[in-house]
Amino acid sequence: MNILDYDTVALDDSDSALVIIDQTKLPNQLEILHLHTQKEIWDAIYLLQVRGAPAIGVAAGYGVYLAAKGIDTEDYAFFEQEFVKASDYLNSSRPTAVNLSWALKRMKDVVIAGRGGSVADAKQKLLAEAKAIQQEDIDTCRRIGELGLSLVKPGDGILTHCNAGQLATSRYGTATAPMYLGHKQGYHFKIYCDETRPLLQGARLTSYELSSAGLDVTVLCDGMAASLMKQGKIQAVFTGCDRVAANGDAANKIGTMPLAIAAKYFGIPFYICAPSSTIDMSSKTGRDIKIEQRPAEEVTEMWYKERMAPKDVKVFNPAFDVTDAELITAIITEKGILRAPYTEFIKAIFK
Ligand SMILES: CSC[C@@H](O)[C@@H](O)C(=O)COP(=O)(O)O
Repeated sequence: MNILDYDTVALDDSDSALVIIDQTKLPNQLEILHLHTQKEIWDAIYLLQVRGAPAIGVAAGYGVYLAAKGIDTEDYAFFEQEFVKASDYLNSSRPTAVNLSWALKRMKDVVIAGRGGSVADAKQKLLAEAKAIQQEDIDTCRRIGELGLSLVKPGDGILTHCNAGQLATSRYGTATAPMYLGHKQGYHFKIYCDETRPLLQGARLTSYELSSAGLDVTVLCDGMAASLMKQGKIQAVFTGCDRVAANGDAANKIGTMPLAIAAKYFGIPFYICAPSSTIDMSSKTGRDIKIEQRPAEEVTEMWYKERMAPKDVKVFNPAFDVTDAELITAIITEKGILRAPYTEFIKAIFK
C-alpha cells in the first residue's frame, strides 16, 4: 500500500480510538498508532506523531469527542464541565497552530448549543462535528489546490518547506495540493523540498509522500534554497502556515521567513497556502502569535548516534517563524486568493 492510501487521522471502527500514522517513524517505518487516552493524544500532538496545523485540528476534534464519550453521566452541567477540562488539556499541547483551538472551539460550541438536551444527544452531535471538520478539511485542500494551480505553469520549479502535505491534513495537503493536482494533469513540475531542520519534515515526510505519488522531487538542505533560486530553478514558492494574523503576517515552520526574503530578492512569487481556519482575527499582527519553543535536544542530539553539538551548549530552537505580510505575494485560501492589503481581504472573508 502507498502511504497516501492511509488516513492521516481517523477513528477506529468502534469509534473508540484515534488512529494515526506515527510520523516520527517515517519514512523508515509505517507504524499505525491507536490512541485511547487523552494523555496519549496530548503526547502524540506534542511529540509530532501527528502534526501539521489542519491535522492537529482534526485530531483534536476526534480526541475531544473520545473524551466526551468517556464521561459517564447524564448530568449535562457535569458533562460540560468535564468536557471543558478535556478540551483545555488538549489545547495546551502546542501553542502556534490556531487550528487546534479553532477545532476545539467548534466542538465546545456543540456542547453549549446542546444545553437543555441529553448528554447522549450531545455525544452524537460531537461525533458528527468532528467528522464535519475532517470532511471540510478535504474540501478546503482540494479548493486550495485548484486555486494554487492557476498561479503556476507546466514544467515550473516549485520550492516548498516543511510538510504541508497530505500527512499534515486530511487529504492533498495545502502547499502540496496544487502539486498533486498539477501532477494529475501532466504539469511535470520539478518540486524542491527543503529538508527543514531540525525535525526534517521536508526530507522525511514531504519528499516521501510526493515521490510515493510519482512526482519529481529533489531534497535540499535549508541553506541551499537561495542558491537554487539564483540559478533560476524556482518559479514559485508554496508553503503552508500555522496561523495568519489579521494583517496577513503568517507563522509557519522555522526557516519559512528566510525563503520569503530570498524569493523577494530574486523576484520569485511566494505563496502561503492557508485554510481560512488558520486565520486568527484575534492576532492583529505576527507579534501577537505565540511561537512554540522546542527542547534543545532536537538540535543537539536527535539525528546522529553521537552528539551533534557540545554538551550544555546554548540552543535557540523556535519551531516557527513569522513571515511579514509584505513579503507574501498572495495567501491562497479555499475562499479565494488574497493579496495585499490583506486586512481588507481577510475581513471580507469573515463577514
Ligand atoms: C498544512 S500544514 C501547515 C503547517 O502546519 C506546516 O507547514 C508546519 O509548519 C508544520 O509544523 P510541525 O511542527 O511539523 O507541526
